[in-house]
Amino acid sequence: MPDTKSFERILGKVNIQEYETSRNFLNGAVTYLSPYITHGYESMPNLVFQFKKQGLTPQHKLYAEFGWREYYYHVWSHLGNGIFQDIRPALPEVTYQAALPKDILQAKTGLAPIDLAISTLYETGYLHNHARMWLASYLIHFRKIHWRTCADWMYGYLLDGDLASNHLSWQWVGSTFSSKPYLFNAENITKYAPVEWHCTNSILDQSYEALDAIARSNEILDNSFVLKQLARNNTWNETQTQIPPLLSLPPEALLKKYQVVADLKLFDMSKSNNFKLVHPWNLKGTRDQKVQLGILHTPFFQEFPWSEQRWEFVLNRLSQLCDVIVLGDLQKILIPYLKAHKSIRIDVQHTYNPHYADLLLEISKTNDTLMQPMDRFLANPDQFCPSFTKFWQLVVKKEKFPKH
Ligand SMILES: Cc1cc2nc3c(=O)[nH]c(=O)nc-3n(C[C@H](O)[C@H](O)[C@H](O)COP(=O)(O)OP(=O)(O)OC[C@H]3O[C@@H](n4cnc5c(N)ncnc54)[C@H](O)[C@@H]3O)c2cc1C
Repeated sequence: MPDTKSFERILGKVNIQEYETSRNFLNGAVTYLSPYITHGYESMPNLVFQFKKQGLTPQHKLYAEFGWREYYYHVWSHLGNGIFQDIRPALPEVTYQAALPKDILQAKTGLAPIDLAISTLYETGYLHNHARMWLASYLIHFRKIHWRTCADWMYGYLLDGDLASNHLSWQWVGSTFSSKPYLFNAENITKYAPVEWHCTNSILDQSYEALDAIARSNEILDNSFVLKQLARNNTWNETQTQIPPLLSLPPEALLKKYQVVADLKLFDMSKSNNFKLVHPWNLKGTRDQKVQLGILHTPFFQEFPWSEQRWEFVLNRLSQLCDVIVLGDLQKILIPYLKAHKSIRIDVQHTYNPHYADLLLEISKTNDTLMQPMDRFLANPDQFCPSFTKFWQLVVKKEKFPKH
């Protein structure tokens, strides 16, 4: 389970030069920083500043990948909840399903790269970028499942689940946020993945031209024929995979372990007039003079539930930072309290996450609020950039670094 110590260990292991040459390989030197970046263990300007001291320049791949993350935030800042709908028209005449079939949920498609990607996601809450792209491409283009269904599902299991990077990447693969569908084939997997992922001679062993035609039609690359044959030959393991549930509330055991409260009366709020609100995307720093209140706003989790692993990861860190963690519909629990105690000053970092954004707006109307901007290392252009290239041209020379 990731924690502060593992963050420091992982940070110390980043090798910018090796990243450059190996990042596309499943066993390449990627950073594994994403869960910590998503949850704000460290600010992006600080991270980039640290890596610059080790030689990172705007020409490095890692710099550009950090840039993609900033780009997706730029898009989120302009489109808001519009990122949850098609940004460009979907491929014409293709019908996408709204539900994920059982063989996918159970990681039992019979296609090694797909089943391994799904079981790795369930077990670890992490997937290499290439595996995410293969899985996304397979589900959208070869199984014709709507990108939004898939994005919501994957988001809940990823420890780094970030609505901008996740939903916009799914749209990029699907072609509703790019100029063409992203496709892969068996040869591509042989090149970048270890042997147990290979799928030569499977339905994925086709030319890009053939796969492109499939993506643009209603044809489904279903492996059920092969599965039936394997079952007949007794070479198919029929055991059911346990599908980890996605939970809109943390499990009871975690609520107890981290002493989460659902009622402000259970905590002495009169201790101070200075409150820092800590949401799940700003888990940096230490306890300071202010009373630190961890805020888990249930309307968000009803729409975007999390796996138990993700709840544990976030609650563990919140409990280190906060005097108390409050869970509930905070429009009903917290806002009336703040309205009745207008002298309370609030310090909180802004977020675009749905429901939280509305909550923070309401708080800022009610109380004296220091709304900290989100941590970016690049400028956020006023003009909407419909492509990463356009964004990059405008921002690459406009870094924002801490003044050390
Ligand atoms: C379908 C799909 C879903 C994705 N969902 C998420 C998500 O929910 N959260 C998330 O943080 N990333 C997401 N990504 C982007 C990328 O896969 C992950 O950021 C990366 O794999 C995380 O592992 P890492 O930290 O080892 O990455 P590294 O390769 O070491 O990259 C370092 C950091 O750069 C950023 N980064 C790298 N690649 C990308 C990228 N393509 N887009 C945006 N930022 C990037 C991340 O912050 C990452 O931690 C998704 C990509 C795809 C194709």
